[in-house]
Amino acid sequence: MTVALKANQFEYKALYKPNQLIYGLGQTAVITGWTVKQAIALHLHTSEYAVIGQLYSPTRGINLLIRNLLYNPHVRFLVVLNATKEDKNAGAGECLLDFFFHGFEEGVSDNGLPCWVIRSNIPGYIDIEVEKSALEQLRESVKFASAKSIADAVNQAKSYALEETLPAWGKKLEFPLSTVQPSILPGPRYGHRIEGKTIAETWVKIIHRIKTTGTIRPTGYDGQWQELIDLIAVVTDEPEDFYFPEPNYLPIDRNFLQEYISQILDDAPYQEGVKYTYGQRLRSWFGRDQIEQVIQKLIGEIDAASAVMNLWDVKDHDKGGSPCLNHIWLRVVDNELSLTATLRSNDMFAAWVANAMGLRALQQHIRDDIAKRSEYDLKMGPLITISQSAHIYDDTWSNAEQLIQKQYAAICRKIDYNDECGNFLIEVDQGKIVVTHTTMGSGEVVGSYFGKDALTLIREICAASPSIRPDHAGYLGMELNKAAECLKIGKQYVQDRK
Ligand SMILES: O=c1ccn([C@H]2C[C@H](O)[C@@H](COP(=O)(O)O)O2)c(=O)[nH]1
Repeated sequence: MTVALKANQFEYKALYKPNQLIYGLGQTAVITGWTVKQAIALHLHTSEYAVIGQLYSPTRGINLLIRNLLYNPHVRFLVVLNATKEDKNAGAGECLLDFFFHGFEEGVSDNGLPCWVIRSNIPGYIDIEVEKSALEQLRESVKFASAKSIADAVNQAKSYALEETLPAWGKKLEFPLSTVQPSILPGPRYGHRIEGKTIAETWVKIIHRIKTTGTIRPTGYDGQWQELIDLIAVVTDEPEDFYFPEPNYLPIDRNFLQEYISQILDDAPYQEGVKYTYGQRLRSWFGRDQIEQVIQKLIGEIDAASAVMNLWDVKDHDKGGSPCLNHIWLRVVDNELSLTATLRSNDMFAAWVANAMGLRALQQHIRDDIAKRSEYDLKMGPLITISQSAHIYDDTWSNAEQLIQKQYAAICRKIDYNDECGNFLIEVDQGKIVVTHTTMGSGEVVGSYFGKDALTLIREICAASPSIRPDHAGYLGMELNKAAECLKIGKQYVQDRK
């Protein structure tokens, strides 16, 4: 049966994210969540939709979507597609529907700023600058439906298109949007190492480093991000049941984590419109179960440096939406199993914590399986992530600032003074400063330095042990200076004594 198409000629103009949308001429906005928007456009005529776009995050996406809808009052229908595990985990579609079902109230956002909070179990915010009456009017004027599959969404959009053409519900509305330009400290651009005991601690340090020294660049998505290139994060002691601070300042909670771990560990069948899941790439995409392969590889050859899992498919260049996590490598050293993951592109504010915890669960799974199936009872070594583009999107800059203000100083106060580079014992002997370099644990002597000039000595020490911690180098500089002064005036020098 052919259906006569109505000659609707509405033009949708996006104020935000204009290059991320597919435009039509109708009156229905289709929100596809994590399903690729092209998968819907393929089945619709342009007169059957006003716009098709993806919505990933309730806290970041809904605000801009609603602002765009207020600017396009000819949109009278909304179809929200909630088809995938990722949609369920992110909750953006559910939260958007709750805005239309249950409305919103005045409250505060994650970073304590006044805003409209959507009445939903999923946190979702709209800027306070957007007028309440405009939001109420939008809720009253737009008919909405939720869909569970691509076919469902397509049918719903088609059925809305058959309804009578409606006039725009009002005038185009636009409200001011405030943005903060961060000030940036100088620092290296390429290659950064950050270490922490837990994922939470490491995350705060990462956010601080990018936020203070990252370069501001345009993103591929109509906005800006602050970026460092090649950031290595080393997490040494994440506990098996994961550390969640209380109150929890991480962008995920335990419930989300359970669902997310399955995205990494479990296979998933191919679904139209879904780009990939990591579990699928690891378990079946290349016709091999790569997790199983590395377990067997290490059981057979515990010293192997080839326990590699690959997630990048050369065909990924042909279409967009390639996986961010590309390479995973496992290594056993001194009976401990480390996992190193390389991510070509990493949203360090919103995604890294989930990525890191998911990878830690994978590392634990591999350790446990090796223990079950062989005589190797390995310890959990560090989790290492290499984030090639390590970035923070502009729409989370203020959350990042808040996090730094609330957590960074507290984390810095908790540092211990054990520097993996070892200890330096300073004495004055026979008219010279003598520095003895020992290892951290057993105190074995590994080097010594002599001289009279503090600056020359600290430079020598830093040149010989370039990964010495900056606070340690600063401390040694002060002590060496004290020793040099004592030498000059003939006073006894004792390290650490005033
Ligand atoms: O596991 C993931 C999946 C996605 N992203 C982020 C990285 C980018 O900000 C964005 C993906 O954009 P493309 O690089 O694919 O365009 O999502 C992650 O950080 N981790």
